[in-house]
Amino acid sequence: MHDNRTTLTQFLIEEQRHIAGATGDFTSLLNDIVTACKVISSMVNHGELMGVLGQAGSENVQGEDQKKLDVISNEVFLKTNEWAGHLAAMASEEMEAVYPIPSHYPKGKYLLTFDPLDGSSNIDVNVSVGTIFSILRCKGNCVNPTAEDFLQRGTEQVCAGYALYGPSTMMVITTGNGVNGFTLDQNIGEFILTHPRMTIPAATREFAVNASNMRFWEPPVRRYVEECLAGREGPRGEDFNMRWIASMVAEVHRILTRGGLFTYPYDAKMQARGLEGKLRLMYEANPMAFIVEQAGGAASTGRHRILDIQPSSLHQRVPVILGSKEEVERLAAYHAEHDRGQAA
Ligand SMILES: O=P(O)(O)OC[C@H]1O[C@](O)(COP(=O)(O)O)[C@@H](O)[C@@H]1O
Ligand SMILES: [Mg+2]
Ligand SMILES: [Mg+2]
Repeated sequence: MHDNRTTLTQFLIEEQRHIAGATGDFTSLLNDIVTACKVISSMVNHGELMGVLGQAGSENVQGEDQKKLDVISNEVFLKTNEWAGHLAAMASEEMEAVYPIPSHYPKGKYLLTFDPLDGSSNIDVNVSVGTIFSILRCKGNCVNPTAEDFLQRGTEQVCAGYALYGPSTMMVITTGNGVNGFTLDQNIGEFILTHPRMTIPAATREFAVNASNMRFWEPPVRRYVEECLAGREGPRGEDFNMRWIASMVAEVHRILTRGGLFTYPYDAKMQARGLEGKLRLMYEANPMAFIVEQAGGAASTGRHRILDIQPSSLHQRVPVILGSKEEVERLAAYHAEHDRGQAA
């Protein structure tokens, strides 16, 4: 049993006490998000016992096959967060258009974006999956918000977090004041603060990338990975370890726990499809970049800081490199060196 029994609810109320003029709306919104994640966690835990595994037989806006749990988790998130009057609208990886709060509910001043089930290709093989979310302030028309209202830089996020449905269920959040991790105590149904002030070591000898795409990568990414793979005998003079879970939530959580670099880089396959990356800026890259930076790490496309990108569309995709600062900076420097060479 963990000695520290601060619940997530207590933690949020304590944080609220330090914000002059706070109304409690934000705390209440986060409580609803936490409830949604508990519901999804329960379904993930029960798996086939609840009949929730397998394909839904539909495609999402990204052209990806939807799993039943993608669809159900999306619905859980909408229903749990629409009623309380804290939100002006929501946007999800699984829905083409913005979801307005139904007219019979009061409207609020926040916008919520989410990836209801991240890593869903792992669900049928019982490997960790998660939920990623981000909260923005509604600055424009909060009665009928449009996609435009969501197109705010990552630096504007009020809060970002993820739930990890792994051997234990965890919730990791930042409100711009460090990163804290909570573990779900299934016996009492509460998240307990177990990982206060999570920080990412600056240096690492572990990287995560889908190496099956190697032949499509740009030269700087290929160079970085080849140098890592060359190990002690190569230019890095050290042996590196490689991981690929194919659930970004699980990869980011490993990095928050013991450091490392994660990348889903731009490649020739994406170029051929007219895409700028694989991962979604609003639902995956921005929330994770906020968390990683708050934990002392860095997050870049290779050419720009992720949090500085001005989004151009709701479902925009970007290349992602995140994790231990020194490694992210090294890979970004390789991009700069390559681009200078191209320009010369
Ligand atoms: O199957 P690939 O190409 O290795 O891609 C895996 C990546 O795609 C994602 O699964 C995308 O998330 P979704 O399951 O929400 O679509 C990331 O979590 C992961 O890093
Ligand atoms: Mg995802
Ligand atoms: Mg998803």
